[in-house]
Amino acid sequence: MAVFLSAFLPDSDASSKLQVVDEGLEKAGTENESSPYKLIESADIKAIIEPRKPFSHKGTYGHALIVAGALKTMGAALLTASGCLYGGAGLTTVSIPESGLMALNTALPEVMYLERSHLIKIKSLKKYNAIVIGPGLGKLFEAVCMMEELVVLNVPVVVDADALNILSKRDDLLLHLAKNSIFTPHLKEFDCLFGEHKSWWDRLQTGRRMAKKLGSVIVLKNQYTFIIDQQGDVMINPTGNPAMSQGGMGDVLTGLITAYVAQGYSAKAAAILGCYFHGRAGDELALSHHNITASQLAAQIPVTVKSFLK
Ligand SMILES: NC(=O)C1=CN([C@@H]2O[C@H](COP(=O)(O)OP(=O)(O)OC[C@H]3O[C@@H](n4cnc5c(N)ncnc54)[C@H](O)[C@@H]3O)[C@@H](O)[C@H]2O)[C@@H](O)CC1
Ligand SMILES: Nc1ncnc2c1ncn2[C@@H]1O[C@H](COP(=O)(O)OP(=O)(O)O)[C@@H](O)[C@H]1O
Repeated sequence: MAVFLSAFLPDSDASSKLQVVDEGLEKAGTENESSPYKLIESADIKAIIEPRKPFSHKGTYGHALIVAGALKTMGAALLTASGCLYGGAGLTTVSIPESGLMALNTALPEVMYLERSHLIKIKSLKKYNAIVIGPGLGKLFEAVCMMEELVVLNVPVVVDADALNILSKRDDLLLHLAKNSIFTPHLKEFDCLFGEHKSWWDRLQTGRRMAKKLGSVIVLKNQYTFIIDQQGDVMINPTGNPAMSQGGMGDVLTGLITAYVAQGYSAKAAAILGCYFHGRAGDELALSHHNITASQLAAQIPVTVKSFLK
């Protein structure tokens, strides 16, 4: 029986009711022509994820840099770091305001620290395999300068939260960000970045157009998260549930996606794996928890991936 796009949207309109969704990323559509809308299945994840390798070491799994946090939203940086850590990055470094250093060393002793002033030493940033900017960063002058530095660095980055809001006012930065970056907006951040939308159908059409134009992946978060690739195809994530609707959950997702980029997955594969395991960890916890905190979810990720691979 055909599945239609409207089943994955909180609103519905004539267009989404008619749009068929392919089940699985590789299958042809119902009328021999594949649909741009595809529902991710567990077999797709099995085809993408790689096991931890024999004789591997921390250098095998990449070094991630997280540029996040401000005085009152340091937790967002720590949650992003925990998503990255539990997602299996070999090394994780955070660049937070110095006032967060004690909290970092107490909560996540595995994670290293980079002074904010070092972010302007562009050459030293080349050693990182993945860079993320935004969670809890604020929109003040310093945050804008850091975004500018990363555009000059010209490497793909993961962009979330306040960094998205900064880009919404700076087309010059948005259009010059390296291709194969990953944007992770929720509905409000998406509309702030690309303009107000009356329906989810319209929002998806803008997402497809902008992902192609920017040559990057857009992760539009919702109950069913849409991963829009550089060709404008839309992958629908089936995992996740309302027990996950608590602050900081998106920060953990951002860290998890960054961990997969650090491990060498493409932007599209990292986004798919990140969304799938983030939601699946939430689904496993929801079997015994009415609601789930972001920290709890982060710690569940390696358990979920292990049981999935069995
Ligand atoms: N512990 C921490 O330090 C935390 C810091 N955070 C950071 O704080 C900054 C600001 O976060 P705010 O929560 O104030 O602002 P946001 O821009 O994240 O959210 C603004 C509003 O949008 C609404 N919204 C979000 N997703 C929606 C959806 N799918 N459908 C409809 N409405 C939706 C929310 O209810 C919220 O009122 C961000 O940088 C964020 O990363 C948050 O991540 C929460 C935790
Ligand atoms: N009802 C839900 N069903 C599935 N996933 C959800 C649900 N509520 C929240 N999530 C997930 O939690 C995350 C919330 O992200 P976001 O709004 O950016 O949170 P925050 O800014 O607080 O970190 C997204 O990945 C979203 O898909």
